Amino acid sequence: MEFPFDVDALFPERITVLDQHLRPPARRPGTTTPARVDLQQQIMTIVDELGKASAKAQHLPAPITSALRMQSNRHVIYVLKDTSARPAGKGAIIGFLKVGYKKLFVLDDREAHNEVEPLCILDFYIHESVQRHGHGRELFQYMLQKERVEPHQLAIDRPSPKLLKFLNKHYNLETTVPQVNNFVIFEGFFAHQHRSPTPSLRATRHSRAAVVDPIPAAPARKLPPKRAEGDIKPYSSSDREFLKVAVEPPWPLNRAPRRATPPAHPPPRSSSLGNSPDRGPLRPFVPEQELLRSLRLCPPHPTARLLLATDPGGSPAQRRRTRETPWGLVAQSCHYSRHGGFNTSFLGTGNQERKQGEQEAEDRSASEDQVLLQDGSGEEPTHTVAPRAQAPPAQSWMVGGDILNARVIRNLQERRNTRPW
Ligand SMILES: CC(=O)SCCNC(=O)CCNC(=O)[C@H](O)C(C)(C)COP(=O)(O)OP(=O)(O)OC[C@H]1O[C@@H](n2cnc3c(N)ncnc32)[C@H](O)[C@@H]1OP(=O)(O)O
Repeated sequence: MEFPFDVDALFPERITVLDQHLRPPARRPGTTTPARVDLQQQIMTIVDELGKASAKAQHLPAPITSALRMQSNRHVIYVLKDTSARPAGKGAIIGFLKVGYKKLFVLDDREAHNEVEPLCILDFYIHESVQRHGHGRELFQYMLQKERVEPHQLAIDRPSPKLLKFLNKHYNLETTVPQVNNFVIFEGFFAHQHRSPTPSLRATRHSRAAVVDPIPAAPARKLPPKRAEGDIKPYSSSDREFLKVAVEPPWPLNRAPRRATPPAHPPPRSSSLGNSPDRGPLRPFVPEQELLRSLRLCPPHPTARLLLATDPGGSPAQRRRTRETPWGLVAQSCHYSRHGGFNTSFLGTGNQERKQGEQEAEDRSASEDQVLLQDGSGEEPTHTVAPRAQAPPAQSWMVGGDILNARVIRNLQERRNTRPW
């Protein structure tokens, strides 16, 4: 993996260990030293690119390793560089291994829960062009020595099939102890703990684990030092956890919101606590405003009439409301026509009048449909059937349509429980 800057000079050793500070290692004597901030920027670029390549190799939707995530976690990265070839005189990176201590609840072979804090393998990648050349083993072996752990003491964060084969081949790790989280541990993970009699930091940790279950205790964390409690993430949280929810809700809930401007405050994200990536609020089945807009623009659909015909009285709530508010009924009966004026004869009447009004609206709508069909504009309509004496002029079809549409909307709202009262 090549970069536009001198990787060979940046990392003097074959394997470089980087912690959350991403500090550039001391350079060889005699090498020109660019500004420290530039060197750190180069390291961040390398970490980001390695994280992307690893995610791609593992078919992950997003990288689990990045400079930003490194800076916000107490993980350690082992970076392996290529010392043989020096493409364009700048060196190359072969791969990396990321590890970190994590508090976990793990099950032992008796299915008892154990609180442990083992060293975890979090991410591991060797460039495709040089896989199966022994580089992975070289890096892994170096890490084991540096961290002073045995392979069976490790917990592996959702290992890939390649990594499982790798561990089996090089470290004879085969039989796993079944877990309910994403971490894999192997036989021997707990057995080792009985051999820890000295009152060291390790022994102290073991005794804490033994409170939960007296028999096993996990490999203890030696480095880095203990964090403040508030800094500790929830038990058994995997670094890959946040990737799980990067799926869309099913149709039609996945309809993208039509937003003219981005929200002022996007929802906060967290790094690896298993919460969702950015996802807009779930949309209702059909956006209310969209429905209203489209209904206002159209004459009533035959289905709407059918709906009305099958539901003449509306819901009990609506019937009650209609009785209590005769003006609403009057308004419906008079169709709020700009042309027809206000017909007080409907005041205080009941369902019968309302039905009559609806019938009139339907008749009018039908006749006006004909008018519209004929002249196509509806501006100055010419009636082909004789209008009734009380019928309003043709332009009121839209108003009649609104009333019918309003009833359709009301029915929809009642069925969906979204009626605002
Ligand atoms: C917690 C995690 O990080 S899970 C993610 C692990 N990373 C990946 O899966 C990314 C893609 N894979 C890789 O980057 C590498 O293959 C690694 C890191 C798994 C191993 O690094 P390598 O340099 O290839 O390993 P190395 O050469 O030391 O050992 C080779 C052994 O690894 C295993 N292995 C490596 N590549 C493969 C492969 N494509 N298919 C099957 N086994 C493989 C085999 O056991 C292989 O031995 P073999 O060739 O005799 O069959």
